[in-house]
Amino acid sequence: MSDTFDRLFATVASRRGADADSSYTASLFARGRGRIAQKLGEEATETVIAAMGPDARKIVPEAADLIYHLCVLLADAGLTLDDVRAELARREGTSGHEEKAARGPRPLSFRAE
Ligand SMILES: N=c1c2ncn([C@@H]3O[C@H](COP(=O)(O)OP(=O)(O)OP(=O)(O)O)[C@@H](O)[C@H]3O)c2ncn1[C@@H]1O[C@H](COP(=O)(O)O)[C@@H](O)[C@H]1O
Repeated sequence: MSDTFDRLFATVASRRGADADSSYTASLFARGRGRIAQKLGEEATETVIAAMGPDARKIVPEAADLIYHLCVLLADAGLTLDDVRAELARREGTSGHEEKAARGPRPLSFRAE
């Protein structure tokens, strides 16, 4: 049995080329990658705002919006959740500190601080 994420992704991917009037997902695909990416950014910002508030439960619906829009972006780019799974599996067991150290020094212009 597939989980909620797989079912969501399958539904999203199936909306490519569907009628934009009857499907919000299809209307996003029709508006193109830039608009999809912009929506993802908006949902990320709303998640951050919820994270800074006093009620942690308010993060949940924002996280759901974020994941839905991320699925739309992946599907629009011809990618799948399996691509993300494979990347996460590749990273499994590697500490973020180790990975960062293995990258070596980066040019000054890429540094955040
Ligand atoms: N999980 C979601 C989901 N999460 C959020 N949204 C929609 O995302 C939109 C984001 O809301 P906003 O207020 O930010 O944007 P808006 O002003 O409504 O729209 P914009 O004009 O800004 O794009 C809302 O219309 C939400 O309903 C979703 N729409 C669809 N799904 C899933 O996708 C499936 C297919 O949906 P349709 O493609 O609409 O049939 C559904 O059955 C759900 O499982």
